[in-house]
Amino acid sequence: MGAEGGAPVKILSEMINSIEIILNHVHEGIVIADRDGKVLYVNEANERITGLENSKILGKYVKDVAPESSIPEVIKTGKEKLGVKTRVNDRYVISNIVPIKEKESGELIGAISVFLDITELETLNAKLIKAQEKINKLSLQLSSFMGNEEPIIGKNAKMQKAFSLALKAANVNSNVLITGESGTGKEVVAKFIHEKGTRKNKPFVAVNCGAIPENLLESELFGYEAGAFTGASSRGKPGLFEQANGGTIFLDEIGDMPYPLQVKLLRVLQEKEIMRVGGTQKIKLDVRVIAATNRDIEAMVKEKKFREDLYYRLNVIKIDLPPLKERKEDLPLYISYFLNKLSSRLGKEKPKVASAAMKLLLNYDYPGNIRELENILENSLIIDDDGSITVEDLPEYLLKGNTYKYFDLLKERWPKLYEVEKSVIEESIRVFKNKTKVAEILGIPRSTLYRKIKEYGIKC
Ligand SMILES: Nc1ncnc2c1ncn2[C@@H]1O[C@H](COP(=O)(O)OP(=O)(O)OP(=O)(O)O)[C@@H](O)[C@H]1O
Repeated sequence: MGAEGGAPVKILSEMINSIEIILNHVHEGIVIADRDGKVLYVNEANERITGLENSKILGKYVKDVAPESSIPEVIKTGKEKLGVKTRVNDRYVISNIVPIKEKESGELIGAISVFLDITELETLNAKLIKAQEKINKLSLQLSSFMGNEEPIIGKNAKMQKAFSLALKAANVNSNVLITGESGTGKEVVAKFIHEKGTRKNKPFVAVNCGAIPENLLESELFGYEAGAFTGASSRGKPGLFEQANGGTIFLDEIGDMPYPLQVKLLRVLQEKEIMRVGGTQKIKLDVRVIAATNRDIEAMVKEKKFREDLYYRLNVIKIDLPPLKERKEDLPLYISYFLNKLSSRLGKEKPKVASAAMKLLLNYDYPGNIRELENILENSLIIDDDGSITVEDLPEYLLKGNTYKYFDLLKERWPKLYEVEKSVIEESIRVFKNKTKVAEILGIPRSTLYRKIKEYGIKC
């Protein structure tokens, strides 16, 4: 027979009475509600965990005192809910809520919730997540500092050809000569070849032949024996070739290598062994050579400034990198790539680029190539403080000589002459602020500028 009227509550109360002494001594919080969802019992741990006074809860509807509790749902569905995470006051608890049924009839007479305080655990977990996020960010910053991220190739056909040649070069040991203007990515390509080949776990040693004084270059490259020259270490020193053994040596600015040293380099390339300065023993080496230059090396050969035989030795695989102005279609890709890389390095959010600023960036010719683009973006990221790169965040020289193109692109229709003039003046005032400077930049006397400001009703 089923329980009727007040009977269910009575049965439930009797059940509770018989075990209350136990319930009050358990560490977990316990709440028992009748089938109407009214709190019939709460143990002492409940008060400690939730901070809610037991006397203020008893007899109240669960939905009123703990709106997030799942007790009403369990009473409604008759189905248990296990491992439910809820927030009560400022504490986090995890509860198991089970319907209570009358033994004989199986009729639902209430529900019991047993819960555990997991606030400390949650706090620790949140700290852990934050720490993990920080680690991820730092490791990203670190990897961009180490420069070991993949280079971008882009859609430009010449760049695609250069990288596919680099990939082929990675699988063989032939010498490589990379040509291209300064900042076009010659070292990036050299590293790419090294990283994609079997030598990737061995050293990659980069030498800027133009930056080392002529009299030191030989001993830097090939090392020296004890007492080889005044000032030499008494223990001798291995050179960069020896340091690169098993790996790759990148000889940047090879065009700057002094003519007499070119003969020695040629011998090293042919014989695959070096002799330290002041030494008598030959040292066998296994070094892959990649050379690069931003000079017209063929012209240098013709002018006898670079040895022809060395040129042919180095020029087994030739990779030519086009200047950035010849691959403008890839500029948006580069801009996005560097903003990503630089903002993570600087610990900032990746900014948006305002359309006027983007037009300026896309219109510029970048004589310093990718290095210059990277510098411009890094600079603008440092200046920017509102998450959006605007014309003001870009260097002034980008604006000079670019105004007409910029205006042209800005307008969808062909503008009237006075509109161009008005807009150029407005834009210049906005950017340079100072009228003397604006007059100077626009190449007009100050009096003319003032007259035009008045004529066009420009507010400044
Ligand atoms: N394809 C690319 N992907 C990503 N970054 C690039 C790429 N090309 C160039 N860069 C970046 O541009 C900058 C200049 O590149 P790199 O030093 O390789 O140029 P370079 O041609 O060797 O210059 P230099 O002749 O002055 O030595 C570097 O910061 C590099 O990370």
